[in-house]
Parts: sequence; structure tokens; C-alpha cells
Amino acid sequence: MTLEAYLAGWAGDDAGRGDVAKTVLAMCEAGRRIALVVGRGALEGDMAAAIGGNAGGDTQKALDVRTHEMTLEVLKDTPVARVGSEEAEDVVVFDEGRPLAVAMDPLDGSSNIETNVSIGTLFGVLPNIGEDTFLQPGSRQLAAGFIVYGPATALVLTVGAGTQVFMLDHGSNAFLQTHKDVKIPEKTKEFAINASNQRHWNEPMSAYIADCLAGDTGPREKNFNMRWVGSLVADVFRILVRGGVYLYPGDAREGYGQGRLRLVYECNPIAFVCEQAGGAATDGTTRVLDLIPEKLHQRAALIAGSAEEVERIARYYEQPARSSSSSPLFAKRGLFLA
Ligand SMILES: O=P(O)(O)OC[C@H]1O[C@](O)(COP(=O)(O)O)[C@@H](O)[C@@H]1O
Ligand SMILES: [Mg+2]
Ligand SMILES: [Mg+2]
Repeated sequence: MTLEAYLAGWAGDDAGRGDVAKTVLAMCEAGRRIALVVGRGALEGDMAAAIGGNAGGDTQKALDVRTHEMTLEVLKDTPVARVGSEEAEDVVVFDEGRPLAVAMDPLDGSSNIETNVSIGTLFGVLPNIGEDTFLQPGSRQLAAGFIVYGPATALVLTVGAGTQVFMLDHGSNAFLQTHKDVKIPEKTKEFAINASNQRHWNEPMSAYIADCLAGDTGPREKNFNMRWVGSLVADVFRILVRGGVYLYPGDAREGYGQGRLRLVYECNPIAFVCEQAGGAATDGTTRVLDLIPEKLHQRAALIAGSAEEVERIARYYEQPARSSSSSPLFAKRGLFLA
């Protein structure tokens, strides 16, 4: 089934849904165009060249800016009133009278641009309620998803009716559905975290990872595997397909108290997609979709993926002192057993 047919079936005669469908299709048109550029790699010049800093304080690369502009170009003639982008300090306003808004990370995984590793685009569609549009919790998202520019260009989408996956068919230039109502396996033996930050982690995350690393000799009584692509979109795509948890906790580094990811245009789309696939997403203590953003570029910790594992990690945050394999209290008892 084409993406167009899927969205037409979902929207029916409902004008509001029709606007959401148009907006999603516009994001995917931007994705098609970006996929062409990404697919040419260094033939497009030095896309990883540093050309400034973005609102989050990260180095802005040539492809960050180019994808931001390419996406705005497509969105400007849609039902979208305003766009909140990682690559613009301020909200971009097209036309206040329109019903919708898009929050986006036009290029996710910027550190992977020149390495020929998967990168992507993240987006969430919200009702336009004026100046406070991007301060709405993620639970108000009408649609969300991401496109991965990898070996295949893949779209992961939810309009609140399950999570669907489409792949770009380069022959017909159509996104065709490949996975219907994806379900993230509830249990897992795989986690994704940047382990180079271990010394900076908080106690619950240190304890959880220590228990995983202890493998079949620890309280989990099973061996774990680790993967870290360094592109949120690629790590979460893997989790959707075979389970696992993505972890970017708050840590002790300056500016990383709430982790690295941005709530409005990274964590919220991922949380919506994961929940709709039977998974879960928390910042450790609060469901991500219930967090109330205070500003567009706010950061939030993210623990997302297989439901049972996310719930288990939340218990480490509730009772950190009881949880570590390295703690003298460590024993094969109740709360954290496999
Ligand atoms: O470099 P780190 O600290 O491992 O962080 C990697 C994470 O940061 C991100 O690259 C942040 O996204 P951007 O590339 O859009 O800034 C995620 O895609 C990725 O999971
Ligand atoms: Mg990103
Ligand atoms: Mg980005």
C-alpha cells in the first residue's frame, strides 16, 4: 500500500485529518528530496562542514542547514502555520491562520554525516494554538514519525492508529508499506547507550547498566548485547524491529543534566511512535508524552523501547539505592530479577 493510500484511508472525509495527511505527505516529500542528497554522499560536497552553531549549542553542519531549508520549502504551502526546528532559534511562522504546526529535527545524527552511517529526519505534527504551540505536551501530537536515510530510506509513522513502516521504492518514488502495526517485543536483552559517558551517569542508570553487564552471573540472569549507532533514528528503528531500549539519561556533564536530546522534536515523536508500537518512553520518572515543555529547544532524558524493560528502568529511578550490582545490597532478590 502506498503512503498516500494509507493516509487517505485513515483520513476519510474528515477535513482535520485531511490536513494532517497533507502535512505528513509534505514531510515525506522533503524526505524524498533529502534522501537523494544524502545518497550522493561526498559528491554533494562537504556536507559535514561546520558552518556555525544551532539553538541547542551544537555545531551546525552544512547538511543540517540544507535539510532545514529543504523542509521549509515543502512545508510553506501546506496547512502548517508554524515550524519549530532544531536548526532555528525562533519559530518560523508561515501563516497564523493555518491549523497545524510541525516540530522537526531536519537532520538527526549529524555526527554521522561524513561516515556513511544512517541519519534521518524527525517530526511531530501539533495543533496550531498560537505562541504556545510548542509548549503543548507530546500527548497532543496528531501525527509523528521519522525517516531514516540508511541502506533503505524508511519512514516510521504514527497518526495515533498504530505504528506503520514504509520504504521508499526508488523505482516508483513511492513510500510503500512494509510493516503494518509494528509491535516492539516487550522483553529484550539489548540496550543502546553511549558508554563513554559512564562516569557521568546518575546512580539509577549506572546501576541498571551494571546489572545488564553482569549478565547471567548478575541479577538479570541473562547476557545482554549492546548497540549504539549514534543516530537516534537508526537506533530506534532497530528497536522497533527487534526490541531493545534506547538510553540517553541526564548526566553530570555541564549542559547534560537533562541528557542531550530535545523534548519537542526528538523525544516526543519517538515516544509517540514507541507507545503506538506497544513500547514505552520515560525520562526516568515521567512518561515523556506527559512532560510539559517550557521552551522549544528544551532537553529531556530519554529511555524508550521495549515496554517491560522501560518499566524496569523506571523502578531503578524510584529506588536507586536498592538497585546496583555494585552495591553491598546486591543480591538475587525480588525487584530487579530477570
Ligand atoms: O554523540 P552522542 O552523545 O553519543 O549522542 C548521539 C545522539 O545525539 C544525536 O545525534 C542528537 O541529534 P542531532 O544529530 O540532531 O543533534 C542523536 O541522533 C544520537 O542518538
Ligand atoms: Mg537529532
Ligand atoms: Mg539534528
